[in-house]
Amino acid sequence: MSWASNTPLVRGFARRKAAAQFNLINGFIYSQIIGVVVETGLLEFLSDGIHSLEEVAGHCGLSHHAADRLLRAARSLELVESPVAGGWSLGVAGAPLSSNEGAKAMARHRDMIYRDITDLLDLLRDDRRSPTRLSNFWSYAAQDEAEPNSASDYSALMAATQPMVAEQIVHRYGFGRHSKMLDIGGGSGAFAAAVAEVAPQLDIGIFDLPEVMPSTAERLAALGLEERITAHPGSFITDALPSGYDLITLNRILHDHDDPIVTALLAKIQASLPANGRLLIIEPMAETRGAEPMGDGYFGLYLWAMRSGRPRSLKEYRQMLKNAGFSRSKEIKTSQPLITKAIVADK
Ligand SMILES: C[S@@+](CC[C@H](N)C(=O)[O-])C[C@H]1O[C@@H](n2cnc3c(N)ncnc32)[C@H](O)[C@@H]1O
Repeated sequence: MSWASNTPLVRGFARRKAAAQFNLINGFIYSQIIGVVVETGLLEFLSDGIHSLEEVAGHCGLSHHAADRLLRAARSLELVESPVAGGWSLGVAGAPLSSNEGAKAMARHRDMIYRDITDLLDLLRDDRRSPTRLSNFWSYAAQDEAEPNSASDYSALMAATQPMVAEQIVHRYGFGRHSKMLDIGGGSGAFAAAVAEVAPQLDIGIFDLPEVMPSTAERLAALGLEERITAHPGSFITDALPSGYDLITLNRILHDHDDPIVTALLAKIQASLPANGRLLIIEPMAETRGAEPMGDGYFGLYLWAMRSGRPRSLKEYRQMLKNAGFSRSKEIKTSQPLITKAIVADK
């Protein structure tokens, strides 16, 4: 270390490396700061201009002393700034976050994984045997909860975060080349609605669990799409898939499930597609260059805590598609592979 800090050419590099490492070590505190800033609605509060410490304290329900501590912490992450003495406004990192509903939903949701991994070693030693907050939240995951969570909670989280995934793919794949698309595990229809907008001729169906259907009906009605999009209740594990769809999409579905379920689902889809049919897989994947921690770090531990599924690499999926009988597959490049990658496979 002393050699590096005394050599001008490598000094800057060594400093950046050290700072990145300390940021990782302390990251759990930073995510809590972001979480509180989001939970208190501070970003929205500051979005109309400069506010005093008293106003921020009143908005957040904190003492002046505590609000001052929170603001200084948030300033260190550039979430807020103090352009004039005693006045606070949005910072360069806070401004885009204030209008990013998907990122804010993830910041709120962090609380659940945060609690589940408080003792990560214990969670690993448990080997996915005991119920967790996440396996209760995702009621289809482990299916051994005494009182599983209502599907409408996870459907709301999915609807809030789906737009940032959909925008990665709706203009990158030619949905208009198909006549009927079935979105398996389509939830309340956020992805189906985004595709409906870019491919007005496409007939669209959503296949999801019966308990999700009230959320689906509500959202489709709110968007005026209840005539355009057909909802099919069912389980892809136990039921047959609706036929006649020449494009099937799996958006953030496969990583939630263990290999036997994924292998069976891919084979079922392959059998149900017509001769010119295609499958489009859309999800964040492991071993994505530049986003490795998001794959095996974030999703690896998230899905471990959820007690179902694992992140897979593009290469693994292509091999699984081949094993399921798909004739060929290729990657569709997205602009933010960290958010999602995509693979299309021909029957
Ligand atoms: C992680 S969410 C993704 C939702 C949506 N595709 C998105 O990306 O916003 C997984 C979805 O798969 C559905 N799902 C889970 N198990 C299923 C099953 N056995 N049959 C049908 N759908 C299922 C869930 O109800 C949920 O809507």
